[in-house]
Amino acid sequence: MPSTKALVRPVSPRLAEGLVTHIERAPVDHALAHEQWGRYTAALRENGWETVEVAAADDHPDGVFVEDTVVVFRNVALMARPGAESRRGETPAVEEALVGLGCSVNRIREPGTLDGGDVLKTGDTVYVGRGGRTNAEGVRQLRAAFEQLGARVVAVPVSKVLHLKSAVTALPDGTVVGYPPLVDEPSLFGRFLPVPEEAGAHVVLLGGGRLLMAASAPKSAELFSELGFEPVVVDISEYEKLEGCVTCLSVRVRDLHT
Ligand SMILES: NC(=O)NCCC[C@H](N)C(=O)O
Repeated sequence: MPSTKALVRPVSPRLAEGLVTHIERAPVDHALAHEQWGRYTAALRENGWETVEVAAADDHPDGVFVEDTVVVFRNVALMARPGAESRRGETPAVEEALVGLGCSVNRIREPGTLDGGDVLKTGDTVYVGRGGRTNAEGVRQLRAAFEQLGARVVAVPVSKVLHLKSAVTALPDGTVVGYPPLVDEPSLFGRFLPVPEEAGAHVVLLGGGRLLMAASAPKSAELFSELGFEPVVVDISEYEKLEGCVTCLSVRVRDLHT
């Protein structure tokens, strides 16, 4: 049976110190952040995912953004080498959790850098963003790791936002969705659907037509409903203050067969 496990990582007491790059720092309400994480993980479970908690990383303010630490393709976990040095210590516990789930491990090595948030998979296509956190050597290493597994790796420039997946994600039918002012080169994606809000570009595929989305994108949710999808909405305001989005709070492991 295909696995439907989702790695998540508890919120660090130092969350408010998380990195901000493209936006102004705003005060984070820790209690609310905690509550929102609880609702986010509950939404995953209510939609058929078994959440697996990675050991807490209290000294890593950004540890909750677990997506950035790894890219899983088929049964291979390619451990990231985060572009921000302060985040590099987040990876070992994630690796341990993925080995526990039966993944084989590969790694991005120095001088490569790569954040999981820069990698968008849809079918066998793997888009990788070359931007502030992922360098050309990281792209090259990802290509070498995944092309041999049958992936078609497409590199795209990212200059306006933190990560590729801050700019675009993909619907279940493979259509790439993005908020045009933040997308460098929409023509690189086969089918591109513009959405009216920044957070409308962020969807997590829950299964069937269900899309996990942030409450800050009501018009995009309506657009997706009109197209026959089913938005499942969670408020992640405290994570958005740290440039996080719905994708970054979990790693969905879909392709493992157990
Ligand atoms: N994949 C993601 O969108 N990750 C968000 C990471 C936010 C964190 N404050 C960072 O700057 O690394």
